[in-house]
Amino acid sequence: MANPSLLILAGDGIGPEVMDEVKKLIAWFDTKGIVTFDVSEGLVGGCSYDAHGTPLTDETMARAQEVDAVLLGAVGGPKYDKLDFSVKPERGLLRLRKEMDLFSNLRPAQCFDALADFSSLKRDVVAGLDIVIVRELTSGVYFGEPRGIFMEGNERVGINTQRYTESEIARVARSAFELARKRGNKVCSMEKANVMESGILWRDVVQEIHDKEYPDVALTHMYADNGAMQLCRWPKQFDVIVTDNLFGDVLSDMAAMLTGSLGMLPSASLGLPQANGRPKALYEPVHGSAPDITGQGKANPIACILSFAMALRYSFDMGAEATRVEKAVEKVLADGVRTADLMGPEGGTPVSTTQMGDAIIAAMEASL
Ligand SMILES: NC(=O)C1=CN([C@@H]2O[C@H](COP(=O)(O)OP(=O)(O)OC[C@H]3O[C@@H](n4cnc5c(N)ncnc54)[C@H](O)[C@@H]3O)[C@@H](O)[C@H]2O)C=CC1
Ligand SMILES: CC(C)CC(=O)C(=O)O
Ligand SMILES: [Mg+2]
Repeated sequence: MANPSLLILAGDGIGPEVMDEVKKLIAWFDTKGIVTFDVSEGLVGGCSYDAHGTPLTDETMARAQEVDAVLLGAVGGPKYDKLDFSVKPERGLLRLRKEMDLFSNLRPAQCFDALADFSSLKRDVVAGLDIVIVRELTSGVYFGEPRGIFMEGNERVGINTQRYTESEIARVARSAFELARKRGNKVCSMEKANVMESGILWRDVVQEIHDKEYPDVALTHMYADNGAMQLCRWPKQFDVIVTDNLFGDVLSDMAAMLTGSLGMLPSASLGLPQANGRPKALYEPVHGSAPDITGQGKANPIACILSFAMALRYSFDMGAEATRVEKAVEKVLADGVRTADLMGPEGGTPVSTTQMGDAIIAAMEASL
Protein backbone atom coordinates (compact mmCIF):
# COMPACT_ATOMS: atom_id res chain seq x y z
CA MET A 1 0.00 0.00 0.00
CA ALA A 2 1.23 3.54 -0.79
CA ASN A 3 2.61 5.63 2.04
CA PRO A 4 0.31 8.38 3.35
CA SER A 5 1.10 11.64 1.58
CA LEU A 6 1.79 15.08 2.99
CA LEU A 7 2.33 18.41 1.26
CA ILE A 8 4.39 20.83 3.35
CA LEU A 9 3.86 24.53 2.66
CA ALA A 10 6.07 26.28 5.21
CA GLY A 11 5.31 29.78 3.90
CA ASP A 12 6.80 33.00 5.24
CA GLY A 13 8.37 34.52 8.35
CA ILE A 14 8.53 32.04 11.20
CA GLY A 15 6.57 29.50 9.10
CA PRO A 16 9.72 27.68 7.87
CA GLU A 17 11.30 27.93 11.34
CA VAL A 18 8.45 26.18 13.14
CA MET A 19 7.91 23.72 10.26
CA ASP A 20 11.55 22.58 10.52
CA GLU A 21 10.66 21.17 13.94
CA VAL A 22 7.71 19.27 12.47
CA LYS A 23 10.01 17.84 9.80
CA LYS A 24 12.19 16.45 12.59
CA LEU A 25 9.14 14.69 14.00
CA ILE A 26 8.19 13.28 10.60
CA ALA A 27 11.75 11.94 10.28
CA TRP A 28 11.53 10.50 13.79
CA PHE A 29 8.35 8.56 12.94
CA ASP A 30 10.10 7.24 9.83
CA THR A 31 13.29 6.21 11.67
CA LYS A 32 11.30 4.39 14.30
CA GLY A 33 9.36 2.48 11.65
CA ILE A 34 6.06 3.84 12.96
CA VAL A 35 4.94 5.61 9.80
CA THR A 36 6.68 6.83 6.66
CA PHE A 37 5.06 9.76 4.94
CA ASP A 38 5.47 10.52 1.27
CA VAL A 39 6.40 14.19 1.73
CA SER A 40 6.43 16.86 -0.95
CA GLU A 41 7.04 20.57 -0.45
CA GLY A 42 5.76 23.70 -2.15
CA LEU A 43 5.50 27.45 -1.82
CA VAL A 44 2.61 29.53 -0.51
CA GLY A 45 2.29 33.19 0.37
CA GLY A 46 4.99 35.79 -0.09
CA CYS A 47 7.69 33.25 -0.99
CA SER A 48 5.50 31.98 -3.83
CA TYR A 49 4.84 35.55 -4.96
CA ASP A 50 8.61 36.19 -5.02
CA ALA A 51 9.25 33.04 -7.07
CA HIS A 52 6.19 32.97 -9.34
CA GLY A 53 4.33 36.30 -9.06
CA THR A 54 1.37 34.59 -7.37
CA PRO A 55 0.80 33.53 -3.73
CA LEU A 56 -0.23 30.05 -4.91
CA THR A 57 0.45 28.43 -8.26
CA ASP A 58 -2.11 26.16 -9.95
CA GLU A 59 0.40 23.30 -9.66
CA THR A 60 0.66 23.69 -5.89
CA MET A 61 -3.13 24.00 -5.63
CA ALA A 62 -3.51 20.76 -7.61
CA ARG A 63 -0.95 18.99 -5.41
CA ALA A 64 -2.85 20.13 -2.29
CA GLN A 65 -5.99 18.53 -3.71
CA GLU A 66 -4.18 15.21 -4.30
CA VAL A 67 -2.40 14.62 -1.00
CA ASP A 68 -3.87 13.11 2.15
CA ALA A 69 -3.08 16.24 4.16
CA VAL A 70 -1.42 19.64 3.84
CA LEU A 71 0.79 21.08 6.60
CA LEU A 72 1.09 24.86 6.46
CA GLY A 73 3.37 27.17 8.47
CA ALA A 74 2.26 30.80 8.06
CA VAL A 75 2.00 33.43 5.34
CA GLY A 76 2.45 37.19 5.08
CA GLY A 77 4.76 39.91 6.22
CA PRO A 78 5.41 43.65 5.92
CA LYS A 79 7.37 43.17 2.68
CA TYR A 80 4.09 42.29 0.98
CA ASP A 81 1.76 44.79 2.65
CA LYS A 82 1.61 47.13 -0.34
CA LEU A 83 0.97 44.43 -2.95
CA ASP A 84 -2.25 44.46 -4.92
CA PHE A 85 -4.90 42.70 -2.85
CA SER A 86 -5.30 39.93 -5.45
CA VAL A 87 -1.72 38.72 -4.97
CA LYS A 88 -1.25 39.27 -1.25
CA PRO A 89 0.25 36.24 0.58
CA GLU A 90 -2.95 35.74 2.58
CA ARG A 91 -4.89 35.19 -0.66
CA GLY A 92 -2.88 32.00 -1.24
CA LEU A 93 -4.11 30.57 2.03
CA LEU A 94 -7.69 31.71 1.43
CA ARG A 95 -7.60 30.00 -2.00
CA LEU A 96 -6.43 26.74 -0.45
CA ARG A 97 -9.22 26.85 2.12
CA LYS A 98 -11.87 27.72 -0.46
CA GLU A 99 -10.89 25.33 -3.26
CA MET A 100 -10.31 22.43 -0.88
CA ASP A 101 -13.69 23.32 0.70
CA LEU A 102 -12.25 23.23 4.22
CA PHE A 103 -15.34 24.62 5.90
CA SER A 104 -14.72 23.36 9.44
CA ASN A 105 -11.74 24.84 11.25
CA LEU A 106 -11.12 23.23 14.64
CA ARG A 107 -9.13 25.46 16.96
CA PRO A 108 -8.62 23.75 20.32
CA ALA A 109 -7.51 25.89 23.25
CA GLN A 110 -6.11 23.67 25.92
CA CYS A 111 -4.21 24.97 28.92
CA PHE A 112 -1.36 22.64 29.85
CA ASP A 113 -1.03 22.51 33.62
CA ALA A 114 2.58 23.71 33.50
CA LEU A 115 1.45 26.89 31.75
CA ALA A 116 -1.51 27.79 33.95
CA ASP A 117 0.57 30.59 35.50
CA PHE A 118 1.69 31.93 32.12
CA SER A 119 -1.71 33.03 30.90
CA SER A 120 -2.46 36.69 31.41
CA LEU A 121 -5.54 35.48 33.31
CA LYS A 122 -5.56 33.99 36.81
CA ARG A 123 -4.62 30.31 37.26
CA ASP A 124 -8.13 29.41 38.51
CA VAL A 125 -9.68 30.79 35.34
CA VAL A 126 -7.54 28.78 32.92
CA ALA A 127 -6.18 25.69 34.73
CA GLY A 128 -7.58 22.55 33.09
CA LEU A 129 -9.15 24.51 30.24
CA ASP A 130 -10.04 22.35 27.23
CA ILE A 131 -12.34 23.98 24.68
CA VAL A 132 -12.59 23.91 20.88
CA ILE A 133 -13.65 26.78 18.67
CA VAL A 134 -15.18 25.50 15.43
CA ARG A 135 -14.77 28.34 12.96
CA GLU A 136 -16.59 28.38 9.61
CA LEU A 137 -13.72 28.83 7.14
CA THR A 138 -14.89 29.09 3.54
CA SER A 139 -17.57 31.74 3.57
CA GLY A 140 -18.69 34.85 5.45
CA VAL A 141 -17.15 38.27 5.21
CA TYR A 142 -13.71 37.07 4.03
CA PHE A 143 -15.30 35.77 0.82
CA GLY A 144 -18.65 37.58 0.30
CA GLU A 145 -19.36 39.75 -2.75
CA PRO A 146 -19.49 42.63 -3.39
CA ARG A 147 -16.13 43.60 -1.99
CA GLY A 148 -13.57 46.24 -2.80
CA ILE A 149 -12.69 49.89 -2.40
CA PHE A 150 -14.89 52.09 -4.62
CA MET A 151 -15.44 55.81 -5.22
CA GLU A 152 -18.72 57.16 -3.90
CA GLY A 153 -19.04 60.83 -4.77
CA ASN A 154 -15.67 62.27 -3.93
CA GLU A 155 -14.64 59.79 -1.28
CA ARG A 156 -13.59 56.14 -1.14
CA VAL A 157 -15.77 53.49 0.39
CA GLY A 158 -14.49 50.08 1.52
CA ILE A 159 -16.97 47.22 1.19
CA ASN A 160 -17.00 43.62 2.41
CA THR A 161 -20.08 41.47 2.52
CA GLN A 162 -21.12 39.03 5.22
CA ARG A 163 -22.99 36.27 3.40
CA TYR A 164 -24.03 32.82 4.59
CA THR A 165 -26.28 30.25 2.96
CA GLU A 166 -28.33 27.83 5.05
CA SER A 167 -26.28 24.86 3.82
CA GLU A 168 -23.00 26.54 4.78
CA ILE A 169 -24.29 27.12 8.31
CA ALA A 170 -25.82 23.64 8.54
CA ARG A 171 -22.64 21.77 7.64
CA VAL A 172 -20.40 23.60 10.10
CA ALA A 173 -23.09 23.22 12.79
CA ARG A 174 -23.13 19.46 12.15
CA SER A 175 -19.36 19.28 12.52
CA ALA A 176 -19.58 21.13 15.85
CA PHE A 177 -22.34 18.83 17.15
CA GLU A 178 -20.42 15.72 16.03
CA LEU A 179 -17.32 16.96 17.82
CA ALA A 180 -19.30 17.83 20.96
CA ARG A 181 -20.67 14.30 21.13
CA LYS A 182 -17.09 13.03 21.44
CA ARG A 183 -16.32 15.55 24.20
CA GLY A 184 -18.50 17.35 26.75
CA ASN A 185 -21.69 17.24 24.62
CA LYS A 186 -22.17 21.03 24.78
CA VAL A 187 -22.23 23.56 21.94
CA CYS A 188 -22.44 27.33 22.26
CA SER A 189 -23.17 29.10 18.97
CA MET A 190 -21.95 32.69 18.67
CA GLU A 191 -23.18 35.36 16.25
CA LYS A 192 -24.68 38.85 16.32
CA ALA A 193 -28.33 37.99 15.68
CA ASN A 194 -29.28 41.21 17.45
CA VAL A 195 -27.86 43.39 14.66
CA MET A 196 -27.14 41.17 11.61
CA GLU A 197 -29.58 39.26 9.39
CA SER A 198 -26.84 36.72 8.70
CA GLY A 199 -26.69 36.25 12.47
CA ILE A 200 -30.45 35.61 12.65
CA LEU A 201 -30.17 32.97 9.94
CA TRP A 202 -27.10 31.49 11.67
CA ARG A 203 -28.99 31.14 14.96
CA ASP A 204 -32.12 29.68 13.30
CA VAL A 205 -30.23 27.10 11.25
CA VAL A 206 -28.01 25.97 14.14
CA GLN A 207 -31.15 25.53 16.27
CA GLU A 208 -32.96 23.60 13.48
CA ILE A 209 -30.03 21.23 12.92
CA HIS A 210 -29.84 20.70 16.65
CA ASP A 211 -33.55 19.97 17.07
CA LYS A 212 -33.73 17.58 14.09
CA GLU A 213 -30.41 15.78 14.32
CA TYR A 214 -28.65 16.42 17.64
CA PRO A 215 -31.31 16.92 20.36
CA ASP A 216 -29.04 15.07 22.83
CA VAL A 217 -26.39 17.83 22.67
CA ALA A 218 -26.86 20.83 25.00
CA LEU A 219 -27.08 23.92 22.77
CA THR A 220 -26.89 27.56 23.83
CA HIS A 221 -26.65 30.76 21.78
CA MET A 222 -24.64 33.85 22.66
CA TYR A 223 -23.94 37.17 20.99
CA ALA A 224 -20.29 37.14 19.94
CA ASP A 225 -19.37 40.28 21.90
CA ASN A 226 -20.68 38.70 25.08
CA GLY A 227 -18.87 35.52 24.00
CA ALA A 228 -15.56 37.41 23.95
CA MET A 229 -16.23 38.71 27.44
CA GLN A 230 -17.30 35.26 28.72
CA LEU A 231 -14.14 33.70 27.25
CA CYS A 232 -12.10 36.02 29.50
CA ARG A 233 -14.43 35.82 32.48
CA TRP A 234 -14.95 32.06 32.78
CA PRO A 235 -13.82 30.11 29.70
CA LYS A 236 -14.39 26.74 31.36
CA GLN A 237 -18.16 27.22 30.93
CA PHE A 238 -17.61 26.26 27.24
CA ASP A 239 -16.98 22.94 25.53
CA VAL A 240 -17.42 23.52 21.79
CA ILE A 241 -18.02 27.01 20.37
CA VAL A 242 -19.30 27.26 16.79
CA THR A 243 -19.05 30.57 15.02
CA ASP A 244 -18.50 32.29 11.70
CA ASN A 245 -15.29 33.01 9.86
CA LEU A 246 -14.57 36.50 11.23
CA PHE A 247 -15.72 35.97 14.82
CA GLY A 248 -13.86 32.63 14.87
CA ASP A 249 -10.66 34.30 13.71
CA VAL A 250 -10.82 36.93 16.44
CA LEU A 251 -12.12 34.73 19.26
CA SER A 252 -9.48 32.05 18.64
CA ASP A 253 -6.58 34.50 18.89
CA MET A 254 -8.12 35.64 22.15
CA ALA A 255 -8.52 32.06 23.34
CA ALA A 256 -4.82 31.57 22.64
CA MET A 257 -3.96 33.76 25.59
CA LEU A 258 -5.93 31.45 27.85
CA THR A 259 -3.30 28.83 27.07
CA GLY A 260 -0.29 31.04 27.71
CA SER A 261 0.71 32.07 24.18
CA LEU A 262 -0.48 32.33 20.60
CA GLY A 263 2.47 30.04 19.90
CA MET A 264 0.53 27.20 21.55
CA LEU A 265 -2.63 27.05 19.42
CA PRO A 266 -2.92 24.45 16.63
CA SER A 267 -5.70 24.04 14.11
CA ALA A 268 -7.23 21.54 11.70
CA SER A 269 -9.19 22.71 8.68
CA LEU A 270 -11.42 19.90 7.45
CA GLY A 271 -13.77 19.27 4.54
CA LEU A 272 -16.41 16.59 4.07
CA PRO A 273 -15.24 12.96 4.06
CA GLN A 274 -14.10 11.83 0.60
CA ALA A 275 -14.62 8.42 -1.03
CA ASN A 276 -11.66 7.05 0.98
CA GLY A 277 -13.38 8.13 4.21
CA ARG A 278 -10.81 10.85 4.95
CA PRO A 279 -11.68 14.52 4.84
CA LYS A 280 -9.67 16.93 2.72
CA ALA A 281 -7.48 18.55 5.34
CA LEU A 282 -4.99 21.29 6.07
CA TYR A 283 -3.24 21.71 9.40
CA GLU A 284 -1.69 24.98 10.51
CA PRO A 285 -0.90 26.92 13.66
CA VAL A 286 -3.40 29.66 14.51
CA HIS A 287 -0.64 32.28 14.57
CA GLY A 288 0.75 34.21 11.63
CA SER A 289 4.26 34.80 10.29
CA ALA A 290 5.35 36.87 13.33
CA PRO A 291 7.66 39.31 11.48
CA ASP A 292 8.74 40.85 14.79
CA ILE A 293 10.61 37.67 15.79
CA THR A 294 11.45 36.12 12.40
CA GLY A 295 14.99 34.84 12.00
CA GLN A 296 15.83 35.12 15.70
CA GLY A 297 15.22 31.54 16.79
CA LYS A 298 12.53 32.77 19.18
CA ALA A 299 9.41 31.24 17.61
CA ASN A 300 7.54 28.67 19.65
CA PRO A 301 7.11 25.59 17.41
CA ILE A 302 4.50 23.94 19.65
CA ALA A 303 1.43 25.24 17.74
CA CYS A 304 2.84 23.79 14.53
CA ILE A 305 3.83 20.53 16.22
CA LEU A 306 0.38 20.15 17.80
CA SER A 307 -1.15 20.85 14.36
CA PHE A 308 0.84 17.86 13.07
CA ALA A 309 -0.56 15.84 15.99
CA MET A 310 -4.05 16.84 14.80
CA ALA A 311 -3.11 15.55 11.33
CA LEU A 312 -2.14 12.19 12.84
CA ARG A 313 -5.52 12.05 14.58
CA TYR A 314 -7.89 13.40 11.93
CA SER A 315 -6.25 12.37 8.65
CA PHE A 316 -4.37 9.21 9.51
CA ASP A 317 -6.36 7.50 12.30
CA MET A 318 -3.22 7.54 14.44
CA GLY A 319 -4.83 8.78 17.65
CA ALA A 320 -2.33 6.96 19.86
CA GLU A 321 0.62 8.58 18.07
CA ALA A 322 -1.12 11.99 18.22
CA THR A 323 -1.43 11.49 21.97
CA ARG A 324 2.25 10.54 22.13
CA VAL A 325 3.16 13.90 20.55
CA GLU A 326 0.80 15.81 22.87
CA LYS A 327 2.20 14.00 25.92
CA ALA A 328 5.76 14.80 24.78
CA VAL A 329 4.81 18.50 24.60
CA GLU A 330 3.20 18.27 28.03
CA LYS A 331 6.30 16.59 29.49
CA VAL A 332 8.70 19.17 28.06
CA LEU A 333 6.59 22.01 29.45
CA ALA A 334 6.35 20.28 32.82
CA ASP A 335 10.16 20.03 32.80
CA GLY A 336 10.28 23.83 32.54
CA VAL A 337 11.47 24.09 28.93
CA ARG A 338 10.18 27.43 27.62
CA THR A 339 10.52 29.49 24.48
CA ALA A 340 10.64 33.27 24.97
CA ASP A 341 6.87 33.74 24.56
CA LEU A 342 6.32 31.51 27.60
CA MET A 343 8.55 33.49 29.95
CA GLY A 344 6.69 35.01 32.88
CA PRO A 345 7.46 38.47 34.26
CA GLU A 346 10.05 36.87 36.56
CA GLY A 347 12.10 35.99 33.46
CA GLY A 348 14.39 33.00 33.01
CA THR A 349 16.43 31.60 30.16
CA PRO A 350 14.36 30.74 27.12
CA VAL A 351 15.26 27.96 24.73
CA SER A 352 15.38 28.49 20.98
CA THR A 353 12.92 27.11 18.43
CA THR A 354 15.26 24.23 17.59
CA GLN A 355 16.02 23.47 21.23
CA MET A 356 12.27 23.20 21.92
CA GLY A 357 11.90 20.86 18.94
CA ASP A 358 14.84 18.75 20.13
CA ALA A 359 13.40 18.54 23.65
CA ILE A 360 10.09 17.29 22.23
CA ILE A 361 11.90 14.64 20.15
CA ALA A 362 13.82 13.56 23.28
CA ALA A 363 10.49 13.19 25.12
CA MET A 364 9.13 11.14 22.19
CA GLU A 365 12.18 8.91 22.41
CA ALA A 366 11.66 8.46 26.15
CA SER A 367 8.04 7.46 25.54
CA LEU A 368 8.97 4.31 23.59
N1 LIG B 1 -2.51 31.62 9.02
C1 LIG B 1 -1.66 32.55 8.67
O1 LIG B 1 -0.75 32.32 7.89
C2 LIG B 1 -1.79 33.88 9.28
C3 LIG B 1 -1.05 34.91 8.75
N2 LIG B 1 -1.07 36.13 9.35
C4 LIG B 1 -0.19 37.13 8.76
O2 LIG B 1 1.00 37.19 9.56
C5 LIG B 1 1.53 38.52 9.51
C6 LIG B 1 1.77 39.03 10.92
O3 LIG B 1 0.52 39.20 11.56
P1 LIG B 1 0.35 39.56 13.10
O4 LIG B 1 -0.90 40.31 13.24
O5 LIG B 1 1.62 40.15 13.63
O6 LIG B 1 0.05 38.16 13.81
P2 LIG B 1 1.06 37.00 14.27
O7 LIG B 1 0.20 35.88 14.71
O8 LIG B 1 2.05 36.72 13.22
O9 LIG B 1 1.83 37.60 15.55
C7 LIG B 1 1.17 38.20 16.65
C8 LIG B 1 2.12 38.24 17.86
O10 LIG B 1 2.28 36.92 18.36
C9 LIG B 1 3.63 36.53 18.35
N3 LIG B 1 3.71 35.13 17.89
C10 LIG B 1 3.00 34.58 16.90
N4 LIG B 1 3.35 33.31 16.72
C11 LIG B 1 4.31 33.05 17.63
C12 LIG B 1 5.07 31.89 17.94
N5 LIG B 1 4.91 30.72 17.29
N6 LIG B 1 5.98 31.98 18.92
C13 LIG B 1 6.15 33.12 19.59
N7 LIG B 1 5.45 34.25 19.36
C14 LIG B 1 4.54 34.21 18.38
C15 LIG B 1 4.32 37.46 17.35
O11 LIG B 1 5.69 37.59 17.65
C16 LIG B 1 3.51 38.74 17.51
O12 LIG B 1 4.03 39.50 18.57
C17 LIG B 1 0.53 39.34 8.71
O13 LIG B 1 1.00 39.44 7.39
C18 LIG B 1 -0.74 38.52 8.77
O14 LIG B 1 -1.62 38.73 7.68
C19 LIG B 1 -1.77 36.38 10.49
C20 LIG B 1 -2.53 35.38 11.05
C21 LIG B 1 -2.65 34.06 10.46
C1 LIG C 1 -5.95 34.38 6.03
C2 LIG C 1 -5.42 34.55 7.42
C3 LIG C 1 -4.25 35.47 7.40
C4 LIG C 1 -6.50 35.04 8.36
C5 LIG C 1 -6.23 34.67 9.78
O1 LIG C 1 -5.81 35.45 10.59
C6 LIG C 1 -6.51 33.33 10.21
O2 LIG C 1 -7.02 32.52 9.46
O3 LIG C 1 -6.25 33.03 11.40
MG1 LIG D 1 -6.15 34.80 12.62
